[in-house]
Amino acid sequence: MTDRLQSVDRLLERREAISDLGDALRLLIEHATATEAPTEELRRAAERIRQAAGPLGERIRERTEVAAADDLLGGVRMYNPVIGRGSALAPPVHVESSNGVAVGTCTLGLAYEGPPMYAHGGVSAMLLDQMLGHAVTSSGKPGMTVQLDTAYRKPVPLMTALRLTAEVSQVEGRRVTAVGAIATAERPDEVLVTATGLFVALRAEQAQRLFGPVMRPRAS
Ligand SMILES: CCCCC/C=C\C/C=C\C/C=C\C/C=C\CCCC(=O)SCCNC(=O)CCNC(=O)[C@H](O)C(C)(C)COP(=O)(O)OP(=O)(O)OC[C@H]1O[C@@H](n2cnc3c(N)ncnc32)[C@H](O)[C@@H]1OP(=O)(O)O
Repeated sequence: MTDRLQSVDRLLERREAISDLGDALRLLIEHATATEAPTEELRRAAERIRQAAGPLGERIRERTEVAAADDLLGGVRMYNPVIGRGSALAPPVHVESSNGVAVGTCTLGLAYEGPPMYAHGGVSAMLLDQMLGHAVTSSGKPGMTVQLDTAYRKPVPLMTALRLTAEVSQVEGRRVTAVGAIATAERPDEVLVTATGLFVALRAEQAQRLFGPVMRPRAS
């Protein structure tokens, strides 16, 4: 096998391991949130979890370093808090996008609870910001969110398959507007939350100022 193929293999293997760890962490969070186990069990679990965390902390990256398994320009972000398979915070949302339109699916567990039985409003806003971002990026004009307006029409049920949608609605120079919605997979026409987001494409000097360290090629 060529070196390049071997390194692609290693990268894919690492992403798989990251996803596996993410799945384990999500299970842990969901159980830790839902548990009514005896208090002593909670204390034992805390100790075991601290032990498991130790070795992971032995080699860590700085804020200015991109994770080795990521591919920024290819849009692979393993630890993104919405879509990252490696992120314990991410449901994760699975997204497909092209030509300014994005469709996503996810199920929120009890860890995302705001009002009893329903999602926290900030979580809905986070999901929609991400969805709008995918729609905008897939339109060929990626940018950063400068404004996000959300309307909460009906509460978003937990432990229920959700369908997330977004599309670009307007492009004016560097400003791109996108609209999106959350519904359940079962009743996709019944809108629960809607959002409108304004995204601004960065000028070269803004990109350099904000992302300079991660735009430089990795020293190997
Ligand atoms: C380079 C590395 C990254 C590479 C990425 C590559 C691939 C990505 C792949 C996949 C990604 C897929 C999906 C993305 C997923 C999720 C997206 C999540 C998005 C976020 O979660 S992102 C975090 C939150 N986001 C911020 O952290 C932004 C903070 N912000 C700023 O850093 C500045 O705001 C900045 C630099 C953006 C602009 O700089 P600035 O503000 O100086 O504006 P500027 O002068 O450049 O003008 C611009 C025009 O926008 C108008 N404008 C500005 N703000 C406005 C507002 N609020 N309302 C109405 N209009 C506004 C102006 O009025 C002017 O309009 P006009 O041109 O008509 O005069």
